[in-house]
Amino acid sequence: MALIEARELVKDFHRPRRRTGRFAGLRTLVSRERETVRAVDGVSFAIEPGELVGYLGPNGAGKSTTIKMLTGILTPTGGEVTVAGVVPWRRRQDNARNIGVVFGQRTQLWWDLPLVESLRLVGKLYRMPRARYEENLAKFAELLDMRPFLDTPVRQLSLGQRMRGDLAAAMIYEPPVLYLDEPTVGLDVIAKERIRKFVADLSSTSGTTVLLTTHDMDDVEALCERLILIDHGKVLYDGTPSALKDSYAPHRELVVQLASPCEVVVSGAQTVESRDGVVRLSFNPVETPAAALISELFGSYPVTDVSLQETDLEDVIKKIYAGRS
Ligand SMILES: Nc1ncnc2c1ncn2[C@@H]1O[C@H](COP(=O)(O)OP(=O)(O)OP(=O)(O)O)[C@@H](O)[C@H]1O
Repeated sequence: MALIEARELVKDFHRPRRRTGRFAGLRTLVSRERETVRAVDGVSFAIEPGELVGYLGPNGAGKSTTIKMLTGILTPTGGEVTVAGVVPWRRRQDNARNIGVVFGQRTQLWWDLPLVESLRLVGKLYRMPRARYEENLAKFAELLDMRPFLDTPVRQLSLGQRMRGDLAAAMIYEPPVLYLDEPTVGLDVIAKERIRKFVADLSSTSGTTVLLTTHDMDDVEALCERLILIDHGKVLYDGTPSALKDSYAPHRELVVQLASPCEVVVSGAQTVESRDGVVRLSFNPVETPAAALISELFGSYPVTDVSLQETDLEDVIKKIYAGRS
């Protein structure tokens, strides 16, 4: 059995029907009419131990709702979920031992306590043996460079410091599964890099299974070997980033620098742009191998340089969302 399994998962929310026109806000507030929003609509996936999976989708796609069902905070309307063999909302305490959770938008630490006290409370809550707790605290303090602010109250930490504290709190009791919901939102470039490195190390050294939701494609490029894309509560894609690029954007671009401007015509490639001796060619590498194209160019034109453009994952994903909205 996979470590995390969702089968035909559904979640409906009921909320007051929104009114329009004069006093719309007030009329919505007092209205007894309800409408149903299907936030998650038949989602299925199976995640094996040690996988690092990006769970992506536009705003309102149903990502956080799925994560909340995996953590046991929400009960599904339909379908099934097991995490390490446990049905999360039926056995919330057992499930909590198996998972670490970090929500980028809010902290799970005690606001008024020094960070180290918050971590100690987490250790106690999970009944960690003292020696093991001390060992892990020392390891995380080192890896996340937390020593300078371990004694600072959480409310005085910067966002980047707090996120590191949150990650330590989520992992100090060594759960096999980590859910990360927008872990780098609002952080500067250095802080983002530090979080990504920590997550990558955790995955490679401890074999932690990670499910990551993010709108930051650099997080995805740096970390995810598998992507699950959802929109309107349904899975659109489940596979590797490179297979996603190949199926949704099969064409690659070659940028050719010429010694003097001229028209370039080669078989198996179309000119996208030609300006000041720089020509951008589009081609399908399955039909026309890049090596054949480059050798024909060098044989026929005064080429001084060529470079192959990587397909941008963000562009591919934008295209997929745009095609559905
Ligand atoms: N408690 C709730 N009550 C009513 N509707 C809700 C509730 N929580 C979420 N929704 C609705 O469910 C849908 C999915 O929301 P969800 O927060 O899961 O999306 P998301 O993919 O995490 O979005 P984002 O990227 O903006 O965080 C949205 O239409 C949202 O308005």
